[in-house]
Amino acid sequence: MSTRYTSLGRFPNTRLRRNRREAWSRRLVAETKLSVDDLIWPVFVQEGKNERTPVKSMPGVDRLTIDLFAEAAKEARDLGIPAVAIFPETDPKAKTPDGREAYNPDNLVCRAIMAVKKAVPDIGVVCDVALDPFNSDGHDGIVRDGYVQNDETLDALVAQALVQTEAGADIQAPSDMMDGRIGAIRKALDDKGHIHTQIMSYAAKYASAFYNPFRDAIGSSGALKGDKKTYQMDYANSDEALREVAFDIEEGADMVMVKPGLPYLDIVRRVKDTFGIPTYAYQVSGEYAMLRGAADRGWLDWNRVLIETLTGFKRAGCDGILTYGAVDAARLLKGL
Ligand SMILES: NCc1[nH]cc(CCC(=O)O)c1CC(=O)O
Ligand SMILES: [Mg+2]
Repeated sequence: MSTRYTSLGRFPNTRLRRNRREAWSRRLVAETKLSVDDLIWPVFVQEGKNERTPVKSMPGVDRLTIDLFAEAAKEARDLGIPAVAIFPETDPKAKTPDGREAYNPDNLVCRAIMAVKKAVPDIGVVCDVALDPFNSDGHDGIVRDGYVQNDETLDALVAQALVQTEAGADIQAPSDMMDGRIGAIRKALDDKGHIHTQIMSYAAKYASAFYNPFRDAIGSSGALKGDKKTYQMDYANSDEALREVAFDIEEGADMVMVKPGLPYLDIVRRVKDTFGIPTYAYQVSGEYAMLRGAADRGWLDWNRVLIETLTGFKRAGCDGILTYGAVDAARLLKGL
């Protein structure tokens, strides 16, 4: 809005509180509408049958075996949630320095994709592309000489994206922050005829302390040596995020993501205003833990902070949000 318009009002002729006085009027002037169509639900999966394991640092979130995941996806679909995102807890014995379990076509992720696509064909399935759940170093790429190797990692990521696509995943979501991975994955998918597979790039992903509960959930915290600052972005930077997004769009990204969410809404706004591409943010594990932890102590009202934060994401320019609160939010939005 230009200052020309903001300076039009004069008290007492203009009273901004007039429009806020009644509930119907507040609805009428609301600029942003959060809907169940805006939600992507990240789910942790584990080996076994008919079992769920609470994630300690994320109260209310359980890791699910594939059978329970398929049932949960059905409920999510029935609530109108458009897509789920799968994150595996890999058996530590299957973790190697090269993370080759990532492109084993029979790995936990691929079996989860097949199960959910069979049980609920009409829900979108998003899969991370990154080596950290499979790599004995807990890093998103291959570590050699104490450095996460970029170009060597690309081959592994391409192989991973291919097995996940062949298992039936709809959206590949590279979260590794290697340079050039979007182009490499797009080309490999196209070469194999997977021209309809979408790519949601974690384009501006910051090296953040808010990912710790996630690393507990997938069992990579113990493995991780050092930090991810040589590939994930420095949270001091914003112009750099626009370069990251620009490159990913040129390389073929269909959608881009900013991550984490709440402390990075300024980045979301710049990305959306600059590129106008479908733009998402991830309300990450630490953001969830912060809100749920406080709510469980009676310090915050979970339902209200959930809807308020998700609406804030939309107001900042998000077309959708990945949130562990997706099911709760969907129920609230449907008045259930
Ligand atoms: N590449 C792995 C990955 N994909 C999504 C998250 C974080 C999600 C969350 O914290 O909820 C991470 C963690 C990391 O980069 O260390
Ligand atoms: Mg990049």
